[in-house]
Amino acid sequence: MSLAAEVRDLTYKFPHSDKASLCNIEIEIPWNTRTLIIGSNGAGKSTLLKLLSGKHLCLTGKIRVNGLDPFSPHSMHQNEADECQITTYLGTEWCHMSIIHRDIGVLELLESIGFHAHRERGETLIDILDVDVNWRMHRLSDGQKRRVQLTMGLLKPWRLLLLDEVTVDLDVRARSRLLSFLEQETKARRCSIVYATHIFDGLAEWPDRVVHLRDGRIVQQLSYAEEVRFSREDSSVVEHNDNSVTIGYAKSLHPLALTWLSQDETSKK
Ligand SMILES: Nc1ncnc2c1ncn2[C@@H]1O[C@H](COP(=O)(O)OP(=O)(O)OP(=O)(O)O)[C@@H](O)[C@H]1O
Repeated sequence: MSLAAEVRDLTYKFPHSDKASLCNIEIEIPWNTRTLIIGSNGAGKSTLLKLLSGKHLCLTGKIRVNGLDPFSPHSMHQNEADECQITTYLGTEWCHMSIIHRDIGVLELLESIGFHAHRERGETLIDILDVDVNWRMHRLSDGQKRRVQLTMGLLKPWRLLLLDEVTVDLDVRARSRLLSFLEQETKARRCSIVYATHIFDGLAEWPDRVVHLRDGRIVQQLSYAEEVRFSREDSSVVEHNDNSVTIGYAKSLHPLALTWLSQDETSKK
């Protein structure tokens, strides 16, 4: 199977809505890739990720994930011979679920979703995300809750990971370590990631494809290997006639924040 996901001529309208939220979407997600979706509020990023995850039924066009229709019951269960989940969708709404605000321990939560069966991955994630298994959920900050969500959500290996703005409240250090972990995953085993975000700090080197979504339509897709170059000359973006882009340097506080937070960690030891 050559593609992690494939979308053909997809147009999607929410029930009772007059306007389509996605129009004529064509996209191919090869295996071992990291795709970044860029678009303004309301552009259709979440809708696309949710369709790929099988959360909405789509009656027009074709969607395949790992060769299967994500809405079909076969896609919900992992293949017995394959210990990976087909898709994992992680979005911001998790933090509004009632269980998260209860007086429940993190270890108890992790064990309830099969921590013992994925102990090695779980321990790596706990370490990367700096999670304390003795935390009680109702006493955590939003960022700490997010770390628990990610530990739980990433515990089982997936084939296609759909990240919907889920790293916004992580501090820069946790986000940077998580992005490195995810990059390694896509290099080490047959899986791919589609990530929608408005925060681009620390992401310049991370994706290998970027997709620009505007008003429900894909207006541009760039492959890093062939169509993206970085320039140290100035800070402008130059779009060339052959569809390639040269991106100038960006002034960013990200390296300073990363250095300070790493120093904070060292001073704790
Ligand atoms: N449940 C719904 N019912 C009707 N329309 C919806 C629904 N959810 C989203 N939409 C509409 O679909 C369009 C795309 O929304 P979507 O949430 O996919 O955007 P987005 O790119 O993820 O935006 P943001 O960056 O704000 O998260 C918007 O016009 C939105 O109003």
